[in-house]
Amino acid sequence: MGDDCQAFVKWFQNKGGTVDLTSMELTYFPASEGGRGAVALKDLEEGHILFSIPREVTMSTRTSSLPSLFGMENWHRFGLDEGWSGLILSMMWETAQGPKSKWAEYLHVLPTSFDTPMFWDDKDLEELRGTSIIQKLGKEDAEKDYQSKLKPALESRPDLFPPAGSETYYSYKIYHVMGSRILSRSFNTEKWQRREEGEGEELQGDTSMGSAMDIDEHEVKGSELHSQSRRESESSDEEEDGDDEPSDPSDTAMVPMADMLNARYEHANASLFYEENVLNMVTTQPIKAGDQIWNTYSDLPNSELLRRYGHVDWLPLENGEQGNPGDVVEIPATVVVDAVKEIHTTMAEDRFTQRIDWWLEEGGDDIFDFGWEVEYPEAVFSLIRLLLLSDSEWEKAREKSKLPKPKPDAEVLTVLQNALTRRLDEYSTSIKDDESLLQRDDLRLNLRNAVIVRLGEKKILDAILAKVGTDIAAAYGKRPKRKLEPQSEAKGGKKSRR
Ligand SMILES: C[S@@+](CC[C@H](N)C(=O)[O-])C[C@H]1O[C@@H](n2cnc3c(N)ncnc32)[C@H](O)[C@@H]1O
Repeated sequence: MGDDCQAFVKWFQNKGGTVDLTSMELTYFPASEGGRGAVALKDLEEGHILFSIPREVTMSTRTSSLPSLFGMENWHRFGLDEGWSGLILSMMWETAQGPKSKWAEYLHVLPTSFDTPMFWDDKDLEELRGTSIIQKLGKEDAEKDYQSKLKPALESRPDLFPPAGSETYYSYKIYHVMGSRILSRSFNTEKWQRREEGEGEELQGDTSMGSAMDIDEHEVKGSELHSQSRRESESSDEEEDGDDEPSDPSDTAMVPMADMLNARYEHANASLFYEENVLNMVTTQPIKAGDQIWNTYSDLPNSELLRRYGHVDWLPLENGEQGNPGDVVEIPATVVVDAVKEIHTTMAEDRFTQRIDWWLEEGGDDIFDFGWEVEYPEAVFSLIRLLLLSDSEWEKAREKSKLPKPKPDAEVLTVLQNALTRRLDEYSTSIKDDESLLQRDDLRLNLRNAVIVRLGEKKILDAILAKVGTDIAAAYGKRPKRKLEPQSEAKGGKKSRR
């Protein structure tokens, strides 16, 4: 354990945290395994409590004294109770307090630089062309937030935020550092309330929690906390991710020690659970001495891992290749509409607007995810069929408030094929280009990560396109009289796999 880590562990214990140092320690793994993380020092059973964090040691707008010093009325007036700006300002202010801050030693071990695309230059960002990362970066929202909320709040209280420290503690650059710390390390503690009798399923702890608590002979009151990647508190993130309900921003908390654990796809062997006043990191399966203790970031696709955490998973896949088994390619509904327009050039524009509006009103998806399992998301077929309905069929569907059944006939599949091809065309390199780039020993980290993200997506698209090709041939085979039928394929058409 390095000196920094030692000081941090000591601080953690002084603040009332407990850590089983006979079972685990903080150490340094190779960068590909997450860098700093936690290692098991002996064989551990499932259900072992590795460390416990008192609620007051977590850092949030609930536990920092800044909001009350600033005054709750003003806190609301400056919009600091929305999104992450309040927590960012609290973290800035706590840092400016130096050793006087309750979290000084914790803040000291937090990263100050990140490999996330938010910090990439335009040349590196160009390498992400085709992926959905660029639209999700939220650079403009961040700038707006800083200018419209943080700056006026800072200027309103020179007693709390002395202008002499503005560059060191309160600059736009520091705003990004704090935002990125939250993005990659915070937990959503929204369910971190005492569980009342009769509360719904939602708050049930999972079976591993039960066993953890049984072992410690505590009354089971625990529930698994959302992992870092399940945070839902940042307004811009919510909008991007389409998360259903905005949660209370003060639920977003930095959780010292818990945020020292790395993650890898389906490797989680420990999880954070809560009791009334403490959060416990509990092993969820046996861990061998010397193995890394992994938390979960929800097994995200590489595009999201890179955007939020600055790394990618590069693991053996079931099909013998390498990548992230959780990868997905997003096909926006707009690409599907463009595909229909290209094939049916005579269709009037307003037909699309009306039908898409209705589709969304009825709760239809605006993005369709395709993954390595190479399955069609059925809703995409409903949407395509809706766009292809004749005017009278459309009127009937609307009257009955009934979306078309997701039936993939040849015409529907042909539209999907066009949409997937359009999506594939958005990348500026081919699969072959990317594969040969990855052979290079001198590939910079950002470029390597960008190549891995786009390669995974393109391979999924390629696999889906192969399936669509087969299914179109089979569909034409079944219905030889359709207008779009190529005779040769119709004769030799294979049976649909669906
Ligand atoms: C919650 S922190 C984990 C602790 C972190 N390694 C540290 O030193 O503080 C999340 C960050 O750890 C790194 N990380 C976690 N899992 C990783 C992995 N499988 N590969 C590479 N980096 C990883 C990423 O930089 C990520 O943003």
